[in-house]
Amino acid sequence: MRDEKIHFHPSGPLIALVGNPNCGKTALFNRLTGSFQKVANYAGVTVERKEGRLITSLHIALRILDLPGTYSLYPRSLDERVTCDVLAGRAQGERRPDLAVCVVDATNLRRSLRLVLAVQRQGLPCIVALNMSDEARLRGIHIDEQALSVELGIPVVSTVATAVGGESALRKMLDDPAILQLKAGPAAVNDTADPGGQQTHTDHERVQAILRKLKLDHLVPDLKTERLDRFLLHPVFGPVALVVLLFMIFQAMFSWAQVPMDFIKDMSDHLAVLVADLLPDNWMRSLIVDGVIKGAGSVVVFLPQILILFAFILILEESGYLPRAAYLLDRLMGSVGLSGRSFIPLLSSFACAIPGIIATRTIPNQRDRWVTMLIAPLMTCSARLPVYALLISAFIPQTKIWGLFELQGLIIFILYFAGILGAMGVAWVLKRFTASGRQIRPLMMELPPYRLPVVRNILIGLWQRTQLFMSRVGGVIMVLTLALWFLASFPSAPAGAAGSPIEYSIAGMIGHALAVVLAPIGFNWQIAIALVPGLAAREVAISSLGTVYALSTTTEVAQSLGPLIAQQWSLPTALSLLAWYVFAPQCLSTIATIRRESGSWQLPLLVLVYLFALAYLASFITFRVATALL
Ligand SMILES: Nc1nc2c(ncn2[C@@H]2O[C@H](COP(=O)(O)OP(=O)(O)OP(=O)(O)O)[C@@H](O)[C@H]2O)c(=O)[nH]1
Ligand SMILES: [Mg+2]
Repeated sequence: MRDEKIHFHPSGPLIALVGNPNCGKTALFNRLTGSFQKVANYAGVTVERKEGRLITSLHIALRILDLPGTYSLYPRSLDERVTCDVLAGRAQGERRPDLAVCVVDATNLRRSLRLVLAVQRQGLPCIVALNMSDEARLRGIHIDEQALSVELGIPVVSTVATAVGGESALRKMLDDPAILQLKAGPAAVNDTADPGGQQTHTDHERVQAILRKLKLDHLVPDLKTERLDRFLLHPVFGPVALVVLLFMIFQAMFSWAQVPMDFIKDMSDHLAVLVADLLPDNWMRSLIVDGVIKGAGSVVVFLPQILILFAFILILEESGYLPRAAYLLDRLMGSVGLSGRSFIPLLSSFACAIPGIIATRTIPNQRDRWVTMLIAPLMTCSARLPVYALLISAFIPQTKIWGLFELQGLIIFILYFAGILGAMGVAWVLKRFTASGRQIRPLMMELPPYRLPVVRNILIGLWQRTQLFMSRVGGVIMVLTLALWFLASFPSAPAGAAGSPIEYSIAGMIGHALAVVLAPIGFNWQIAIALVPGLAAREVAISSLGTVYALSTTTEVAQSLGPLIAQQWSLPTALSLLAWYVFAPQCLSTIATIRRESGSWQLPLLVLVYLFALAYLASFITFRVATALL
């Protein structure tokens, strides 16, 4: 997945949204600027600064900056440093903000106000947006805005970033040009050199005094969340619930997706027949039918499964369950030398390793961050799904076990599990090699309240996924598939040649050469051809197989890829290819991202080498064992 571009508007007053993690800065940013940045119910979603524009009623263009959340101005991780640098005017290519909007979680004033005091000491003009005021009201927390404003000496407004118009009070305040003339308090000298010292103590005292004045110094428990956690974080029921939940997701991916998948397949088959009838029988027809329609169709068919997986991931993200899963798995992760901090980056990697690798910026410990980057590509990203689904539906019968579980869903669960197990194994080996890996680092992670997912956010998330997927199909997948079609079609077979023409083409020759190396793991030359473009993006292997088989079969009848490979491959070959896909580094963008995030070539090269070695080994064992047993 590509990272969203930063829109850059060079002129206009600069306003920064600052606050603790998960207080609703991005939700507020999206409302103010009409953007669609990622919002989710856990700390550490935003890891980079993002810019948007707000036009006031007087037609002044304000530049709004969304920043990563931070607990203090003493940064401990890379994402927190981004925020601290922006506030201090040290960020590269960015001037100091003209105004800081301190976004405050109204249900947790005690912690939020400490950051407000620290921002004020930076010598920046500030205002406070009391966000989540709806939740505060529901929990019986009544905050007197006026009194808080007097205590802090800066303007205070209430907002509800999740409600339409919930940002209007803040918008109105920003509409007033006078807000940009606000005077800042005096900047403290050398404030950032005082982690945990005298200043922190003074701030704590001051926050206590303010809360006492506002009659908010008693803790208001979140009963609903506590009740749910008693079950979901229970030492026995908790892990059981987690496994059941994950298992159900994979079951749903297979049973719900069938109808829309059949529909897409029918449509693309019809289109292929229609276009084939319309065009004269020449290379152009082959390019359009075999290259474009069959190539793209064979990948698009997996969109429903990808969307079902994402719907579940988005719901889990919005509900606040994810950090709980991290908590449940913390002990397990500790046993392989990782902290629960690595959980969310690794979990994001199930969508795509790239945002997962970027999310490692929230991990303060450098060693843990590198290990997480090393193993992130082993998490089964959504691009593997088409490959898994194709092979599984071709080779695994659609039966139920004990009349309950779909066998196909069970196999995909096992494949995901194999990736996780591989990652844990690698982390465990790395723990042996590094002394700091053997230290126990306690998990300090906030558990947010449970929230009902906002349907609109889920729909936007799914729409963005669809766009991304289709642009991949139309972009990199199409280009590589067409390139493969050319390589697989030329030079054409000599007159009177036996065998299919593709065997005489450049791709055929490359495939035959590679097949020598790949024969011990059960791959034939057709698979060898498809793996090469599949190195750039995994799904391309599917469209490439589609093209290769469309060009190598002599039958006129359009046959879909699944039944075709079921006829031509043995079951051990299919299983070996599945094992290959669990481990092999089949994505150039991931390698490029590891290079960028680690700042060196060492880590990406290590990833390439160890993943290839692991994939070859896994496929070899799978193929040999399956051949012996089946
Ligand atoms: N009820 C309620 N929920 C809110 C409000 N504002 C945000 N949320 C929810 O709070 C969660 C966090 O929102 P984000 O906008 O991602 O928070 P953030 O401050 O950007 O978080 P980081 O990027 O991790 O620092 C999401 O689940 C939002 O839907 C609000 O005013 N009321
Ligand atoms: Mg955010």
